[in-house]
Amino acid sequence: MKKSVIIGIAGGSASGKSSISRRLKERYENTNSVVIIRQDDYYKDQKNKTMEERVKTNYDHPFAFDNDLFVAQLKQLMAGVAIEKPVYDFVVHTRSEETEHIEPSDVIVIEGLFILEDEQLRDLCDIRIFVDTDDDIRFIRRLIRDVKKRGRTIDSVIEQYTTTVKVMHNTFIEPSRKYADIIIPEGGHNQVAIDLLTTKISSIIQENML
Ligand SMILES: Nc1ncnc2c1ncn2[C@@H]1O[C@H](COP(=O)(O)OP(=O)(O)O)[C@@H](O)[C@H]1O
Ligand SMILES: O=c1ccn([C@@H]2O[C@H](COP(=O)(O)O)[C@@H](O)[C@H]2O)c(=O)[nH]1
Repeated sequence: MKKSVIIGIAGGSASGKSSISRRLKERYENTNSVVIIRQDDYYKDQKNKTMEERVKTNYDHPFAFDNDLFVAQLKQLMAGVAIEKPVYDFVVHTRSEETEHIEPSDVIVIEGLFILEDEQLRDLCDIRIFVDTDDDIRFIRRLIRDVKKRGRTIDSVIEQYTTTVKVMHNTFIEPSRKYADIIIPEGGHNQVAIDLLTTKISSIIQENML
């Protein structure tokens, strides 16, 4: 295998980063050519904190992540070495006991809030994407998702959004949009964007086979 190509997908919470990444991966389901790595899995471990303390953490500040581990593991994959990726559990706000074994692949899609904000991560990306979805749409999507899938109450989602998520988004995430090569409006169901990216990924895989 030649050099892995890294596609970085950034954007605000609930903008549609994970949905786009999933749709890309689906096209290559039965191959080992494309792997997705979520920055969310590199949230710092909080096992030593109580649940009460964990709820108070600002999860929308860059310091909430162990980006050194993220970068180190990406470099390992690029050097052709498999990794044991941490797995984050949103319901209990900490790393789970399990890890996920990831093999090197032609295309590594990395997705997360700070992929373009963090200089080290940004520099590792060959293609930089920002998913641009209006704040009100993101809030509605997050409310539904966090209640259904992340064990939250409506009140807690509103409280977290108004105290940290919104201001951190405006401070760190929105400004990182300027580093993008491509901006995808509306997130997960943008079929044209998904088709264009799929064409690009297929050509990378074919080149690697030559
Ligand atoms: N274009 C879209 N239209 C409607 N719902 C969407 C769209 N894109 C994503 N969603 C939904 O919004 C929620 C957040 O999307 P997700 O991909 O998890 O965002 P992110 O990874 O950026 O936080 C999910 O429940 C997803 O199904
Ligand atoms: O323990 C945690 C960790 C993160 N969050 C929130 O999740 C989002 C990031 O996930 P997206 O899939 O990009 O929305 C972030 O905005 C944090 O506020 C959390 O609530 N608890």
